[in-house]
Amino acid sequence: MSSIAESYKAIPMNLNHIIPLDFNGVHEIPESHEWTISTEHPIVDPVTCDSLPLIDLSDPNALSLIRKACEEWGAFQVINHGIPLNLFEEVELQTRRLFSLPTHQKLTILRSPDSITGYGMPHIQTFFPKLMWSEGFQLIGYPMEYASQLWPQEPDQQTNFCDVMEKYQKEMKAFTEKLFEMLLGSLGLTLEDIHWFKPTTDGSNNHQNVLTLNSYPVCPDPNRTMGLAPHTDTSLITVLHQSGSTGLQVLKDGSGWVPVVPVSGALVVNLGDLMEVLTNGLFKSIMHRAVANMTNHRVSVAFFFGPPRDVEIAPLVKLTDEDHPALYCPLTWKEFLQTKAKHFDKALEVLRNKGAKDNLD
Ligand SMILES: O=C(O)CCC(=O)C(=O)O
Ligand SMILES: [Fe+2]
Repeated sequence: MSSIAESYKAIPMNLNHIIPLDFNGVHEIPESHEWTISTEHPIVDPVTCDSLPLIDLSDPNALSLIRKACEEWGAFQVINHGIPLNLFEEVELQTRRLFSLPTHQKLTILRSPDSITGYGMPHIQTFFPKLMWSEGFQLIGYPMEYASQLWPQEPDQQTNFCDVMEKYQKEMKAFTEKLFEMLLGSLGLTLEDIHWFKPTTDGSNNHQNVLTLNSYPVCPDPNRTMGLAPHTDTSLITVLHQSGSTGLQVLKDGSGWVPVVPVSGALVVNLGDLMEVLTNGLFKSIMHRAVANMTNHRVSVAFFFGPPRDVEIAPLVKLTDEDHPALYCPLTWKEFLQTKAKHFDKALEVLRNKGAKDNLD
């Protein structure tokens, strides 16, 4: 078992926070799913106000555009990423196939309370009193154990599902490695500065990845529900394919929630907490959320790229000096998940204030 999967053993969830609502034929919002949405930050119009930067990776200025986006937003969209567009169609089709199965079928692959993979509500549900208007499926590697439960009578569908998910993870792995190199390059660094990084040309799996398929069923009143509550990702980098419907919103300092308007074929890149640690706070991990809508069943596919097991992430030496001391103590992804389980959105703050990892409690 990979260490990222093991981490969840230490943080078991309550079943009430795992089993999603049977959304079929729900015409009224149940009280359990009725949110009072905070008005602390307004939703801004991405046409007239700020919109998330869209970066063409073939642009000669790509590196400086990336640096600016990472410092100012902690996220951006990319085009010309080199991933065949038909793969997005395939992964979306397979995602919709999974979520359109009858509820009792999906429940056969329900995530167990101490597991990271399987079907259920988002892991962050445990931090919120009201339930979210979404369901998800997380996987690592070739998901045959799940596919054979979902489509017991359809061996071809089992293989199609697994092959597409495997191919997608492979493409994403190569892409996130390239992106990671570009993010470092934008700071004048190279992969040589990352002692743990080994490219996966030999097929070895030295860094850890998780794939999440998200589903936001059509909602009778999206203004009173929350698809995926505000959070930052714990990863180094998250790459998101969102289907044609809007729903993702990112929080921009001083502005508010900025809807990320889908651009056909573009991928959304958002930086996670460990990237903020690695860059000693130069790059921000971005707060984001997702909302459902009244007409379309929205799906999204998120690939989380993180460090290898047992590797401690610490601010890069070349980014620290007397005037810029290391702000965070070194810790592994697994240790960070435990801190996040205790402190959720204050986890980075706790890391900044404590100095040494022995003091994380
Ligand atoms: O569905 C989306 O747009 C966001 C998904 C997300 O933030 C996540 O899976 O962590
Ligand atoms: Fe996220």
